[in-house]
Amino acid sequence: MMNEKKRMREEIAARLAALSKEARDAGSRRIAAKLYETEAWKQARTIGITISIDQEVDTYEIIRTAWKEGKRVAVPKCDRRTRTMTFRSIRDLSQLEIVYMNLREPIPSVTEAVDPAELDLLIVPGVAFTKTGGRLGYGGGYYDRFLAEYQGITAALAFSAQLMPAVPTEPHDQSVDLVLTEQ
Ligand SMILES: Nc1nc2c(c(=O)[nH]1)N(C=O)[C@@H](CNc1ccc(C(=O)N[C@@H](CCC(=O)O)C(=O)O)cc1)CN2
Ligand SMILES: Nc1ncnc2c1ncn2[C@@H]1O[C@H](COP(=O)(O)OP(=O)(O)OP(=O)(O)O)[C@@H](O)[C@H]1O
Repeated sequence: MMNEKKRMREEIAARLAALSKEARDAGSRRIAAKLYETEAWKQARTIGITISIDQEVDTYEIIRTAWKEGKRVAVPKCDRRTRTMTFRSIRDLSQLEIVYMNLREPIPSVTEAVDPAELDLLIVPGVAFTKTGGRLGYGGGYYDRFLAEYQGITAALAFSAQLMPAVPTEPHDQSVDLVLTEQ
């Protein structure tokens, strides 16, 4: 199972590496536009979202749009010891710091924790997805743990290159409600 997951992560990484910066930027814009049309986005007062890196769908523009629309934006802070996450609200990007692996996280001393129950919409990152919400993550288990308790709406933003007919799943794997792609 771990090898199956590893192989799929490598395959998707290669597919994403083959996309041009232009294709990624255009794809990200279309995905964001689709997100804004969802009822979940329109209704959400507080959203949980990651700070995108590398080959991920861009979330910076989505975060700026959320702020413009008066939404509260909460981003994850990981605890590597317990492999759990806490969401903390940010008002601007200066409240972020790079902690490890190029990942930006909220600076605890200048941000406040947000109760998971207050997240109306959670944007979930991942490597591969199925159209119906099956999800393969990066292997940290952070979102599988978080989603096991989380009750709100979840959506994933993915390039169509990240869609697979099926993803390897174990009992702890959590799916998402909605997968939005550029297509
Ligand atoms: N942009 C973005 N932010 C995100 C995520 C994401 O997928 N994308 N995450 C999605 O979950 C969380 C961070 N995920 C992480 C996953 C693994 C490790 C990690 O430390 N893994 C190994 C080393 C990695 C390796 O095997 O090479 C370790 O524990 O040392 C850390 C964070 C929260 N923030
Ligand atoms: N709810 C949970 N409770 C305890 N351990 C868990 C839970 N969810 C996942 N794990 C553990 O986390 C590790 C990573 O799981 P997996 O490879 O499925 O992560 P992933 O779905 O790729 O990661 P993520 O959810 O962070 O994106 C595994 O060792 C798994 O057993």
